[in-house]
Amino acid sequence: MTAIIEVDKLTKRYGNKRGITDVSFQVEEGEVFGFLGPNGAGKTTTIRLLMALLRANSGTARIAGLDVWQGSVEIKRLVGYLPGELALDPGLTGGQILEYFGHLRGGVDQAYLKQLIARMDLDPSRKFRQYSSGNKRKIGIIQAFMHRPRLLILDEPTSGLDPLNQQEFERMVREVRDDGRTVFLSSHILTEVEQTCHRVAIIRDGQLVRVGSVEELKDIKLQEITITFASAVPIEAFKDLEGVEQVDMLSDGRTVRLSVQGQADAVIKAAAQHSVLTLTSHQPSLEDIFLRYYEGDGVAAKEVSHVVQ
Ligand SMILES: Nc1ncnc2c1ncn2[C@@H]1O[C@H](COP(=O)(O)OP(=O)(O)OP(=O)(O)O)[C@@H](O)[C@H]1O
Repeated sequence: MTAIIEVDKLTKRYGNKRGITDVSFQVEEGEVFGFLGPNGAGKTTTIRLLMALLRANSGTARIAGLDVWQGSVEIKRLVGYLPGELALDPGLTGGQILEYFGHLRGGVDQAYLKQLIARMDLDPSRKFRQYSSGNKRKIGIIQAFMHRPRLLILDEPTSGLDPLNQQEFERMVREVRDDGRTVFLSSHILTEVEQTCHRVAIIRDGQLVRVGSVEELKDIKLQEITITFASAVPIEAFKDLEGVEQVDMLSDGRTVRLSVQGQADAVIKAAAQHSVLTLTSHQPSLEDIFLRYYEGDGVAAKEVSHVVQ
């Protein structure tokens, strides 16, 4: 395999504020690579450096063997880029904007463009200013995909999309992958990256904390399950179950809150021994996961230090 993106000790400071520090990773041609981190971690900064919209203070970044700064014109020909925020002429319709991008790329396959518009469920006759943020995102996604680029660089592509559009987007990413093309996408949502990516880099406070396969993420994945029973249940019934990290009994004496790593099977089976009124489950935000797993200075806590690469 050959690397299509090679980032080595890339550093960007904004005055004396940190942007990113010593970020290094490689993305192989043909993989879907996730760039995961909470708000303000440095995802957009890294992507803007790759797109030569910002200049690094030190370090290097190459795309398809070309230095991103010196080769930026050539690189733009092989990349489909979705910025974090799209500022486009508010008076143009979606269709006109896509036509404009098509011309910039020297013409695109109109049948494929129509198919993308239909799949994203976009009305191209509306003016950009009338679009909701989700529809603006769709325009951005379509323009990034429509010329079938060798590499897609997508900054939080699904933010603002409803679940149906998100699923369609995931299918589009899989098609790109099946074509042997490469996708680099940023996200702050663990499950989203899990759905689409082969490998993931996690960035926090401007520094990479780990790079690994999606399977390795399972040890930072937690779910919080809250179960309310019809009557009081002993907390001991849940303490030693497989996957249970923490159990708390709420003050009503019949609601149990559990942090569970991996499968919830043992918890569900234990709960089923009693009369259950309600059961809810949610995944904590990446910020919460990081608070739990990484100490304030960014040093990995011992639970995960063995897999930090
Ligand atoms: N133009 C700027 N001037 C000063 N500081 C900036 C600038 N742009 C970004 N930063 C700072 O750099 C850090 C990284 O920001 P960045 O936008 O890259 O993060 P992000 O991971 O993309 O976050 P988000 O998901 O919120 O977009 C933050 O601390 C941010 O405040």
